[in-house]
Amino acid sequence: MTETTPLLQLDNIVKNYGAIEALRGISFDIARGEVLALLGDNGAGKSTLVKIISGGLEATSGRIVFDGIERNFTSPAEAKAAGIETVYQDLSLCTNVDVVANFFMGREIVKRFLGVPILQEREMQTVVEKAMANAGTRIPSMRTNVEHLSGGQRQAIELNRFVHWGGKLVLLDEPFAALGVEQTRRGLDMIKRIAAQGIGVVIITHIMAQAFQVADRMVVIRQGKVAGNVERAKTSPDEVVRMITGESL
Ligand SMILES: Nc1ncnc2c1ncn2[C@@H]1O[C@H](COP(=O)(O)OP(=O)(O)OP(=O)(O)O)[C@@H](O)[C@H]1O
Repeated sequence: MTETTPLLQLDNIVKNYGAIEALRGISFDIARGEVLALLGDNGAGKSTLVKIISGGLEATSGRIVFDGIERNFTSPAEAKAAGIETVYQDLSLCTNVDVVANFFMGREIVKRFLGVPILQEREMQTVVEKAMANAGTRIPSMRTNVEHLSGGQRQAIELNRFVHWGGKLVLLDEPFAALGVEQTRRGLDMIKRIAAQGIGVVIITHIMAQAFQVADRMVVIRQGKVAGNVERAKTSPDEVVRMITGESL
């Protein structure tokens, strides 16, 4: 795989829900290290597309090539194993356990002593502290239950966990809808940092200012089709709004 091979290639993706044609032939690429904003009006097909990319739904037809390999994920677990994950508004953390437990969920470090498996709590905590420090995330104690943390801190844990376990493409569906101004700013910074490591980021947002603040490229979906695919530097919020609404340019 060369560095120039797209991270993800979508080729003519179609999705029908019974008689409803939600996606009518979607094609575009995402490069490594690229932040792509997926924009479109309500019902345009954004969530459907994100679910197809991350294994939550199967396309009716079309081809998905991820990391140079044609893939047909049949579950989110399969996509996750390949390095694709979605972070939804309703976060996927377990709130009644601490940061370390969430970070390692299903991947705990266990050593056997006289045949008895013993969880390596200290070692795990050190790993999490390092990962958080590297990402510039400040959380007072890794032993705090997640229910006591802010929305922004929870999001940071999820993103750090994704990066730590070798994630390659992260999909964020309205990631800042429940966050305040300062937390949103930190979230946007974190997206940029993640992308700088070569990870692909897809962000769905209705807030044009956020899209222009963070994305390298804007893909507009309108009535299940790509209505625009433009570099941020070569477009404007007005032009993107016109693509979303279908007004002539
Ligand atoms: N499970 C479903 N069954 C039937 N139709 C669906 C289903 N999910 C979505 N649709 C339809 O598919 C189309 C695309 O919906 P989708 O949720 O992907 O749009 P969206 O761009 O994410 O919208 P929003 O911004 O409102 O979340 C819409 O016409 C929607 O009504």
